[in-house]
Amino acid sequence: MRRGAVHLSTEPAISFISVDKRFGRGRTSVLALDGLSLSVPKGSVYGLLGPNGAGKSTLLRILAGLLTADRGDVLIFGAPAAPANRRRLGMLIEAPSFYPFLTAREHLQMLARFTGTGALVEPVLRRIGLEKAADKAVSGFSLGMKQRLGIGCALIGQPEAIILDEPTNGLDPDGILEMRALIDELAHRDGLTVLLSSHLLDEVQRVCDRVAILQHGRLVAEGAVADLLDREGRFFLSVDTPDTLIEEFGARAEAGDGGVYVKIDSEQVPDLIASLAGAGMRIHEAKWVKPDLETVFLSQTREAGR
Ligand SMILES: Nc1ncnc2c1ncn2[C@@H]1O[C@H](COP(=O)(O)OP(=O)(O)OP(=O)(O)O)[C@@H](O)[C@H]1O
Repeated sequence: MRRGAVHLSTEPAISFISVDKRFGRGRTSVLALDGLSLSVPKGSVYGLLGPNGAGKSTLLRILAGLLTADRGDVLIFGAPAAPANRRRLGMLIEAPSFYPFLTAREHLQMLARFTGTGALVEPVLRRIGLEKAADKAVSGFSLGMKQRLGIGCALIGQPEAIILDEPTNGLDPDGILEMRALIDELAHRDGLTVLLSSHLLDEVQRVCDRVAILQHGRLVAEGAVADLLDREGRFFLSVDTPDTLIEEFGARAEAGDGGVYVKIDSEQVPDLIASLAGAGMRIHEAKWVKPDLETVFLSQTREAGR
């Protein structure tokens, strides 16, 4: 999966505009969302990140119509969120509950009767990788299989976007891999928009095209995963005289791994190399080092918390 290769639409599938949500009243009340605005581009896999209590579930529950915002707007494919256009969304917001003695196929057939989409049962079983287990009772399913069946139930309604709250929570490594592949295919092969929340930063880095980092109900960082990583990137130099670099860059330089890490914009790299070489500095190694999403997350949430 090459995240950078994905071409994203700039048209939003889902937009939140200045959304506020407070729980309770008076001094003990909690402002769960504080003027939150963000847009999820069509066809993207968009990740909501944030520490516990940041407001991720509240945002998804408002989108699903399970909670009402105090203020602000939620748009679904450009129209105000309402039952009619919420049907364009498939949701897996709380752990799905199934009838233990019914099979995967029977669950999908039951839902297809309501939505008039019986022809979709077999393709959906294939899409979620449950065709072989289709006639087994759900009581014998692993958590990963149940999660995939939950997504299958959402797909039976032919949604254009899928909303997933912590889709890999509690899954074993195989289950995580399967879920990652399914999410990637839904977005990048079938053209659905996927909005998900997760605690697993490594997972989000692998599966999402864009992310929003929330803290205390506010947006602290947002952007394409590749851009966010680039913004926090550092330039590593191994030179004969590291002290000269540390002196020149002060707080922006840090010794480590037998060289010096310098915090500069990636566009400044060619000029820096030219000026160091021009000053006669002997450079043994020079490379742009991207952080992982966890480093970006910690630096952004710490900065916002100050
Ligand atoms: N029904 C509720 N009643 C009162 N407070 C609530 C309710 N739901 C959420 N909150 C509070 O709102 C804030 C945001 O909670 P929310 O569940 O949206 O965060 P989250 O980012 O999803 O966290 P987590 O990752 O722990 O699920 C928290 O302080 C939480 O305690």
